[in-house]
Amino acid sequence: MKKYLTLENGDVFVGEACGDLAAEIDGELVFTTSMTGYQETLTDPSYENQIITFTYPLIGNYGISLGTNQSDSVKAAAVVVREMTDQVFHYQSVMSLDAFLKQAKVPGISGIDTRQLTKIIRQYGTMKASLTNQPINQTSVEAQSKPSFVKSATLSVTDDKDVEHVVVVDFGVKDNIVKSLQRPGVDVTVVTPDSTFEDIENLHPTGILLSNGPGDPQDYSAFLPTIQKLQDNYPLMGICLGHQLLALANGAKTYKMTFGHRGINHPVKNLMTQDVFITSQNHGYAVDIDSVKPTPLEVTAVEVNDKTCEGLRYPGRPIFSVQYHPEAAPGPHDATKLFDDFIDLMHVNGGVH
Ligand SMILES: NC(=O)CC[C@H](N)C(=O)O
Repeated sequence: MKKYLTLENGDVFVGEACGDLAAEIDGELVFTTSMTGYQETLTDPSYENQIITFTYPLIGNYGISLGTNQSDSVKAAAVVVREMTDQVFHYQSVMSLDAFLKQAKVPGISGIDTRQLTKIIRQYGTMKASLTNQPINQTSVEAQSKPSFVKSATLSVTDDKDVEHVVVVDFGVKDNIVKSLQRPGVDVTVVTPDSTFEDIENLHPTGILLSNGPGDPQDYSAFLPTIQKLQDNYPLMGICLGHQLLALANGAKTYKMTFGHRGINHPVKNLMTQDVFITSQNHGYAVDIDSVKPTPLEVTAVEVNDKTCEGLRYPGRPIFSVQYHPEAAPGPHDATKLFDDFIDLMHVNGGVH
């Protein structure tokens, strides 16, 4: 069965339908260069409303395994691949990627020249696109990743004074961020982003983590006053969207990048130590590095290739953020130490019980 991928600039790609055959979808067309980790990528809530092109030419060969999802279901809108195989070779695999997409009612298109498509996205930038069963003249919809503020349950609450207690503000958190924090002596509570400062204060946190999430950080302006109060009272760590929101809450600016960073081998230079490490990334917006200067924040890291802002800290306070994903799901583990650093900061700070 044929499927049509129509881009905002008028280009049309014709391929074979995979995943949910009937479904038609509009979304924001992006590409990721990750060679592995398709299951984590597809279930990462940051990809909501996005059509993901995998530049790696063969996707699906190790299947789908239990415990690998980063949220309760597939969050990406659709999948574009060169080849999707259902010949699965992995002892933990429980189903093929195609079956996984069908179950989630998410459509895909295969047989696409993803190298050519990626070159177009790199030149024109991230675009709207439609995936349809019949040819169409042009994409008609306003398709942009928007925050949806999914409600999440509070996972655990403690009031033990010997235990650090991280409250994660969930803008679309990946499971591996929560797992990366969980360890003996640390409790984690996940709260919805519409929680007030008082709601969070009542949980007696010793630290706050602002999570990753979908869409344009400027759409989250309603949360900035809460972040301002949180940063005055608690150690704080921001990841990806959380990093962008920390910047906005302190008066810096964000902007939409031409085609973003999505992949698992983005080199980042720590400006304090000059160390370079390889990171997992998934973002289409960035903090304007020049806008940080007049704020109380300081830039701590940059992407080596394009020199965009990758890290911030608040000198004199136990507050820092990173644009990349230290929880590495998928991706290299170079930066997982940041979770230890955050917990150490809470120990040193003594929290605010
Ligand atoms: N992974 C994320 O948190 C992404 C943040 C934001 N939605 C962006 O695309 O820049």
